[in-house]
Amino acid sequence: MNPSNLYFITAIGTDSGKTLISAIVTEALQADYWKPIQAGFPRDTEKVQTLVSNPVSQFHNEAYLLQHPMSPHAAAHREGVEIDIQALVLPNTHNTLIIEGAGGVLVPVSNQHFVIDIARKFEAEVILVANIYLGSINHTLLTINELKHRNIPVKGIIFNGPANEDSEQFILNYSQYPLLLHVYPEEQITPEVVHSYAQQLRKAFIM
Ligand SMILES: Nc1ncnc2c1ncn2[C@@H]1O[C@H](COP(=O)(O)OP(=O)(O)OP(=O)(O)O)[C@@H](O)[C@H]1O
Ligand SMILES: C[C@H](N)[C@H](N)CCCCCC(=O)O
Ligand SMILES: [Mg+2]
Repeated sequence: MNPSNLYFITAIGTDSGKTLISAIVTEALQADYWKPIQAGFPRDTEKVQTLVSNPVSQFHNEAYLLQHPMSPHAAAHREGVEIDIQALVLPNTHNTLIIEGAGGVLVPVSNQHFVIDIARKFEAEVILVANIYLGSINHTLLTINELKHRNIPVKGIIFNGPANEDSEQFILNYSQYPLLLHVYPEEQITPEVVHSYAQQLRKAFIM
């Protein structure tokens, strides 16, 4: 049984808001969620589960659950684990599946593969989380160049951070990727906040 649609959530780095935005996309599409490679605790899957309120979404177990909060290739090495992207199998679901990466696109999972190779293997469409800070244009364009170089299909960009018209316009013009949503700095991250953004995002998917 294969998922009906596959979206891969990646970002320009770690701590970018991928888990928050995975929860928003999961809620918007009443999709299932999967974090194939988790390095360190708490588990992103637990965070997403607490933030998603629809009755349909299922949350699938990680393929690799590593203890060390570091690059997956390093955590795996320390724990005597060999991460094999080729051996990864999609969770058993007919539903749309949201797959969350780890860190940015060129995070190594082994000496042979990077996180972005997971999106390529499953032919998932990427949703790129682009933070807004001084220096993020460079980080975002480096990520965009890598996605284009690898011919990875991109559904669109979700900005995460304060409004910055200059950065946003340059990035959208350069990439020609659609803008799906802008998530602003929130005092608190709650299921209600997630649901509100999810309702906005649904419009972008319906259009
Ligand atoms: N727009 C926002 N407003 C408030 N807090 C945010 C926002 N975006 C992210 N955060 C917070 O920043 C922290 C890092 O976000 P998150 O865990 O989603 O990053 P990540 O990209 O999933 O990291 P990883 O690469 O480890 O998976 C979390 O505490 C999250 O709640
Ligand atoms: C441990 C952390 N929360 C992420 N899951 C993994 C981030 C790896 C970053 C590697 C790097 O770019 O230096
Ligand atoms: Mg995360």
